[in-house]
This record gives sequence, structure tokens and C-alpha cells, in this order.
Amino acid sequence: MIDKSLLVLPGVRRLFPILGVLAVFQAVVIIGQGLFLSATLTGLWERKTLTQLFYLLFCFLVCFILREVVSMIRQKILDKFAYQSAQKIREDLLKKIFDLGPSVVQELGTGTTAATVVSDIDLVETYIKLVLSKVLNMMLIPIIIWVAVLVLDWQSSIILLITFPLAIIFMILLGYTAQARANRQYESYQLLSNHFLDSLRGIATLKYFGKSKSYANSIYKTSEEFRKATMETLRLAMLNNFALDFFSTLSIAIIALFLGLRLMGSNILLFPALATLILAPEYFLPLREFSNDYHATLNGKNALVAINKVMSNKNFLTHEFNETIKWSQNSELILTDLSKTYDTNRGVKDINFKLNGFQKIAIVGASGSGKSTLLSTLSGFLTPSQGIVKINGKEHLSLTDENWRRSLSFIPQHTYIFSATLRENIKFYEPKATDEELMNALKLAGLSDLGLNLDDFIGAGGRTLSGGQMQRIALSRAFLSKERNILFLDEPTAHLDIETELEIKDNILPLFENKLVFLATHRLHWLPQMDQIILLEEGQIRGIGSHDELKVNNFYYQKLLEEMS
Ligand SMILES: Nc1ncnc2c1ncn2[C@@H]1O[C@H](COP(=O)(O)OP(=O)(O)OP(=O)(O)O)[C@@H](O)[C@H]1O
Repeated sequence: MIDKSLLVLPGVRRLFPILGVLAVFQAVVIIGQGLFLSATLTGLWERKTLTQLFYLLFCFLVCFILREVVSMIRQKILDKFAYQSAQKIREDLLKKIFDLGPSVVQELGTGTTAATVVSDIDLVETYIKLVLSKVLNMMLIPIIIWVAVLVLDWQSSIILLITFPLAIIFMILLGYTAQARANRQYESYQLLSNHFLDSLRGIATLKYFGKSKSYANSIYKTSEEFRKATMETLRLAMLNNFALDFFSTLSIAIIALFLGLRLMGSNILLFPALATLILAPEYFLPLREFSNDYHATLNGKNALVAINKVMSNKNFLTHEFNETIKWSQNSELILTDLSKTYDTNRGVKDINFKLNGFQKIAIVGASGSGKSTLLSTLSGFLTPSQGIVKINGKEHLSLTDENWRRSLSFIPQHTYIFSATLRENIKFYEPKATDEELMNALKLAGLSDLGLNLDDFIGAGGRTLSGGQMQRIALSRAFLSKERNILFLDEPTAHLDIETELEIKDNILPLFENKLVFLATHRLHWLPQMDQIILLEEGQIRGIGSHDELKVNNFYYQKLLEEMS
């Protein structure tokens, strides 16, 4: 009855006996409360004075207070446990997402990833609280109360015994349907998260194409889908509540009717009749309490499933590199039969090459030929499907290693600017860099005349930068990292106008000195300046050599040059 994924939470097994004891104790005080109240009322019926009945009233009051105290203690324990568990889940989830890298965000969508890390964890926190307290109460309290009713009046206990499973069966049947609706609701919630965030990020593009209105309509439709799915789930949850209320009220009414008839016929005494009548609603209460929050548990369950799905991704970070690599003239890299294919069977296949020392390697090919895939595999963001990478004589199955990543700088097509100061944006490769070094890196990247101070805010909410300026920020990051002499560039100037591109290129070229450089590019003008060119077509190497060599004797290269020019 308790979700298996909750049973693996740290400390949950220690919590069960405590919650179990509290539930049993609460059942005992509920029975005490019912018995003392019935005894008091019976005493009043028998015309006893309040002074005579004082001790009974006092005991009733003690039971009443104890019941509230037990609830309070349980709530406190569960609040603390659920909060700590949610914090732990959030930490683990964030660590996992950072370990898995951009691929998991791409797969889930940015909106869903953000929603999973932020609001799903809150849903799970509520879920833990509700399920652990209410399910255990539902399993223990009715049994103990039923035994008390059996002792008081066996005939009423039979009515209770018959109606309880009926209510449970109904709840399970409705529960299955409600779960299916809740799944739909959760799917539309994920869709809405992605859709909304996507629209926010692409708002400029939508405006340029005059599509913002139609996109607003599409968001409206998605949110309407979500609203409808939520209402359907709520309707079923309400129906569930109604069914339970119906069964429990019917059962109590039947008990009351029979007790009344038997009282009139003097077949039962007032005390057991009253006590049974008072305890009957308490018998159903844990079930009704669970049903009241049923909807919240469905949402929490789905959120936990989504989180566990991310957590179940195989961690592909390896720990093969004991330290960062300082690339030198004597260093060597050999790829043997390396492939990285996606589910679509596209990617790169059977890559073989060997290089050593400081070299500038261009990776060229038509769009979709596998340049980014090869670059991401070499820079350790993708795990190869097969093949071997040998670095300085040591074989590796993958380069997805923190120490390898710490050895390199990466300049992507679109640089991400964090919403932070210029200083923070530049120095994250080299956190210990001095202001003087930062200014020097800015100068080398051609950013010193931008009129920005190191403390000025850039990125979202700060000063807006042009595409060229953003690429210069990426360059200054790379200039600053003196230790990292392996450099990856994925079409760093592809989206810039030709003047800016050539200007930035002048700043980039000095950065290539004394480094191993991999540059994926579509642009012809880079090629004569590179030592070697790896030519890709449909994921396979069609030629390796210098620009001059390939130009003369490689048909594929000649064809590509024609297309590029
Ligand atoms: N995450 C992915 N899942 C499935 N297929 C993918 C994925 N990423 C890339 N591909 C496919 O793999 C092939 C190589 O893609 P890749 O991005 O490496 O090419 P590219 O040469 O860098 O292209 P471009 O020059 O347009 O950036 C393409 O056919 C692409 O559709």
C-alpha cells in the first residue's frame, strides 16, 4: 500500500515503528475518549451529578488532549523527515543533472527540468508527509477500533466489517482511474512547462516572425488542456471522497438504526450502544482522511516517478584520469574505431586518427555530417558507443571525466552569459584570477573598449550584449585559462556577420598558439591556417590532411570547398 520508492528513503525504516506506536496509541486514546464520553452521558441519563461524573469527564478530557498531542508529535516528526528527505532528493537530483550534463536537459526540456527540480520536490515533500502518516493510520487504527466495537457489541462490529472492504474496493477502482487521469494531468503539466519556457526564450524570434499572437494562443490551448486534465482528476478525487462518505455514513446509519431498535426493545444497554455509535465514525475516519488528500498524493507520486526516472539514468562520468592533462609537444592522442551513434543511428562511426603535440585541427563537413558529435565526444560530453581513445599511451573507453574536462576550454556556437557581473562571467574557468589578469584577458579578446567595469551586471536582467560581444566573453574566458591548453571550438563565429567574424578571428588565432585545438567549422577562411583537416561525411571520415594536400587529391574535400565557397 505504501509506494515502494518511499521505502528506500534514508531513515524511513526507522520511522515506521515510531509512527506505528503513535498510531496504536492514538487508537487507544480514541477508544478511551469514546468510552469516557459514553460513560459520562450514561451517568447523566442515570441522573448522576456532575461532581460524581467529574473523574469520567476529566479522563475524557485527558484522552482528548492526548489525541491532539499525538497528532501534533506525528506531524512534527513527519514535517522534519519530509523536509530532510526532500532536501536530500533535491541535492541528489541536481548533482545527477549536473553529472549527466546538457543531454538530460535536452531530453526532458528546460521547462520540465526546472519544474522537476523546483515544484516537483515540493509535491514529493507533501506526498511523503501524507502517505507515511495516513496510510499507516489507515492500516492500524480501524483494526484496533473494530476490536473495541467487537467487545462492546459484536453485531455492530459485523456491519463495520462488511462495509469497510466495500469502501476500500470502491476506492481502489476509482483510484486506478484517478491515477490514469493524474498521469495525463502530469503529462500536460510537463508540456506546459516546456512550452511556456520555450516561448519565453524564443520571444524575440516569435516577434520577428510576427508569430507571438498565434503562439500565445497555443500556450492558451496547452494551459486549457492542463486545466481540463486537473479538473478531471479533481472530479474523480471528489467522487472518491463522495463514495467513501456515502459508505461510511450508510454504515453508521445502519448501526444507529439497529442500536436504536435494540435499545427500544431493551436488547442492549445504553453504555455499549452509545460507545459503539461514537466509535463507528472514528473507525472510518483514517480512510476518509486519506481520501481527502488523495489528489495531492497522486501528484506527489507522479513527481516522484519523474524524479526517479532522471535518477535512474546511468551515471556516465568516469574517474579514469587521476589528474588534469597538461598537453605538451610530446603528448599523443589516438582514436581507434570510435563511434558515437544516437537512437536515430546517426552520429559518427569508425573514427580513426592519430595526432601529437600542439596542432590546429579543423573538423569540416556538411550540416549533419557529425562535427558537433565528434567534438562533444572528444571533449567528454558524450560517451562513445564503441572504440578506444588512447591519450599518452593510456587507453580510455570514454573521455567523460571531470579531470579531462578540467584540462580543456570550450567555445561553443552560442556562448551562455550568466546573469552575474562581468568578473564572475569571465573567471569561472580560473576562479583565482586577479583583476589585472581579467583585464588582460578582456583586452586580448577585444573587449576592453566596451565601457564595462568588472562589477557591471551582464546577462538576463543586466546589460544586454551583442552576439559578437558574447563570443568575446567566451574568448576572454579561454584567454584567462592558461593551464588549459586543449581548446575546442564549435563553430564559434557561425552566427556572426562577416566583419565581426573576421575581427573575432584575429583575436582567436593568438589563442591557438601552443595548444591542441579542435575547431568545427563551416567557414572556408579558417582552413588554410589549420595544420590538419578532418573531413566528415555522413558521420565517417573521408579524408585527413592539410588544406593544400586535400585540395589537390581529395574529391570529397574539393566538393566541399565548392559548396563552402
Ligand atoms: N541528440 C541527438 N539525437 C539523435 N540524433 C542526433 C542527436 N544529435 C545529433 N543527431 C544527429 O546526428 C547527426 C550528426 O549531428 P551533428 O550535430 O553532430 O552534425 P553537425 O555536423 O555538427 O551539424 P551542423 O553543422 O548542422 O551543426 C545528424 O544527422 C543529427 O540529426
